[in-house]
Amino acid sequence: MQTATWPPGGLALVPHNLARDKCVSRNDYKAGSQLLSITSYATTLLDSEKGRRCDFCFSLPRDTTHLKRCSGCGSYWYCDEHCQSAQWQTHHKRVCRTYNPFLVSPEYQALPDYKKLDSIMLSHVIAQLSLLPDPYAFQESAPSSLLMSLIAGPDKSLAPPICPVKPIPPPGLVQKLYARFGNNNFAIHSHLNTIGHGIFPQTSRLFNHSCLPNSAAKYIFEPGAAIRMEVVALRDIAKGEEVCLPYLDPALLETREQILEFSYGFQCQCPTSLFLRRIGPLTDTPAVENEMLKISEELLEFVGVDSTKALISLPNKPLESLPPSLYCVLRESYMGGLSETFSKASHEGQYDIALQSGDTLLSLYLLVYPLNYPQIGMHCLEMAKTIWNVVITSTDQNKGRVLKDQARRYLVLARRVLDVFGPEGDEGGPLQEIAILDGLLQSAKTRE
Ligand SMILES: C[S@@+](CC[C@H](N)C(=O)[O-])C[C@H]1O[C@@H](n2cnc3c(N)ncnc32)[C@H](O)[C@@H]1O
Repeated sequence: MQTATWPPGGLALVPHNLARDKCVSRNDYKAGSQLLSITSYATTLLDSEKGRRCDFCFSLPRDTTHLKRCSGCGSYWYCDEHCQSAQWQTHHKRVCRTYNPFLVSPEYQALPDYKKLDSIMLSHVIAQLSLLPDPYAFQESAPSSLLMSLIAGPDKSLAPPICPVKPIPPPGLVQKLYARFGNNNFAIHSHLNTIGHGIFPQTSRLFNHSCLPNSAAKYIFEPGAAIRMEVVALRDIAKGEEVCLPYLDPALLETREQILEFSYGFQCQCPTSLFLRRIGPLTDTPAVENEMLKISEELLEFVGVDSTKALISLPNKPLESLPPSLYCVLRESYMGGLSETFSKASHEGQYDIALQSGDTLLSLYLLVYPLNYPQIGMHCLEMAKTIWNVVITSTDQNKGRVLKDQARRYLVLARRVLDVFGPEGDEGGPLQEIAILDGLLQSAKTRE
């Protein structure tokens, strides 16, 4: 049984024919509304972030020498005594002594990287449960009991070894928890870059997956506070509508079905998944450069991205209306190739190539991502930055004026999309970059 605040205010859980329950909205929500704000139950930093940011609140200090290292194990870093004490009380006091010997043990060393992360997260959860007033006894209505009530994933593999914790957990508990890990483990990101993983049982219990989601999760780091996840409406959501999150990147058009089946045990029934299943294996992209160019032009025209004209708003073409001649653009290698060409060309100053591949990439994003998906806004910002680089290297005043207008238009679009998602993670980030570039464009205009 849950407390009166469960599910939170504007959300309700109702039965679903395939997924046990689904979360529906009790109200009409506007795009950008916050639907849920919840603190993490357990988190783990990626190895690459260890010693760069606080292990408790994930905040990034201005100077890493300001981080305080645990004097016991020397393997956890904190903003200050407050963060250190919070994590000590939550789980660290149970693993501080055993952590380093465990990390060098052959059984831990033999694990693949993703299982190493699971092993540490599982160790944190077990240590946390060992510190309950009655160790390992789940209290009804507590996040720990919600965690155990989650649907177990289809992966029946053995739980990885965990860092020794006393008192020893009861037999079967680690395995039972691990069965709920694969499909309830969130990648925590800052400006969309993954920096760690976290368990948020309330979010897991509430939201089903859609490859065309109407909401997305973002993360808030506040010095001294546990990491918070906020679920944001990407578009207007009507009262009674199901609220869904993406469990994976919707752009994984060729592999997402397999991943969902393998890791979560279901087939997505969203319109884009039904469409992809109906059209079957995708045709190859042409090997000849001219043919590729034609495909790119056809895609731009179909989606309605015409870089020679003012792009006032972002078109929203349903994937299901794609003509068969363009099915080949849905190959993951096509998006990967475009993305590589765009970043290489903008980096190396081959601006014509960058802008052409960037517009094609934008068309593809608009086709495969739902409305206001942050990746679309990030790409519009990258386009604006690329055009600005052309402006500052150009000596032709007329061309410069046209380009500045074009950059401004991309910035407007970037802001429109990213304002819906709002800021996440570390200070700075895309919204701040938009403000800076906007300032540069304004002052360039006054100089004209
Ligand atoms: C994180 S839980 C979501 C909450 C779940 N509906 C519940 O009642 O606890 C994930 C599990 O829900 C089910 N699920 C989520 N999205 C689904 C979907 N689109 N279609 C079918 N089942 C889904 C799968 O069993 C999946 O492993």
